[in-house]
Amino acid sequence: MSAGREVLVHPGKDALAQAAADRLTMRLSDAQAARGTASVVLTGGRNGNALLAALAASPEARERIDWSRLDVWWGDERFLPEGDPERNHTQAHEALLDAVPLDPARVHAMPPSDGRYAGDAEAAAEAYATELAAAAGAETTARVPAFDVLLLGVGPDTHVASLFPEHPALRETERTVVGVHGAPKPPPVRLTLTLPAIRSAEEVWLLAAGEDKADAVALALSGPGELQTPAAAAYGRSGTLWFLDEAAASRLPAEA
Ligand SMILES: O=C(O)[C@H](O)[C@@H](O)[C@H](O)[C@H](O)COP(=O)(O)O
Repeated sequence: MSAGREVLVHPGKDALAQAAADRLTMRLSDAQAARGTASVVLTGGRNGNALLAALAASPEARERIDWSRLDVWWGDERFLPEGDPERNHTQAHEALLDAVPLDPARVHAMPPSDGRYAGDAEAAAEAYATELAAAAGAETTARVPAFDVLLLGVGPDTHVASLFPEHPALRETERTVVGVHGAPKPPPVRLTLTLPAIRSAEEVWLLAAGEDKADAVALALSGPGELQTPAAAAYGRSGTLWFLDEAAASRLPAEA
């Protein structure tokens, strides 16, 4: 189930981040030229942050993207206090968001674990689902806005966002955002978009670099069961792009 799947292999993780940043610059500026606005869903993790840092360092990205008309969402969040250095939100701000002239009203952070939803991941997830539905607009039955590009780092166990193999969040068919408990990657409590929300994106881009991802990538691209292999269950409406480095691509099946 992968409409328009492309697998793009780059020499190393820096080249991967640069190529993804260049393509994202084009994709977002084209969307803005066509519609006036664009939207991107960010991921946590090293490769997602490296992509953001590459965008921050790119004169072309700085110039071509109209940052004030870009909607920024998150695919998942580590349920930690506001400003915690391990929050995906904090890391994205450090890598890029503080350096570009975004409209704060268009930057949609997932709630932190303190403040309004103190310790209640379910309430926080519901609040984010409500924010997504509001952005989708009253004139549509869609429960999330039209994401142009949704980014996902791929974990060594094939997790994407905070959807871990065999976890109940993977079976969710109704809600667009859920709380996750007992995640194998710290911290144990997280918030995540569900598969229906991820699959509503126009394009899903998966990022994986390093030898420790080679088995996960090979498995995900060889048609496995989706409950065991979340990365294989993440695809976009019109395109699914895998950005790999040579090490992560080293065990790919010949036909991938
Ligand atoms: O909050 C997180 O940790 C993530 O969103 C997670 O899904 C991440 O993207 C992958 O674990 C890949 O992370 P790396 O790129 O660091 O390997």
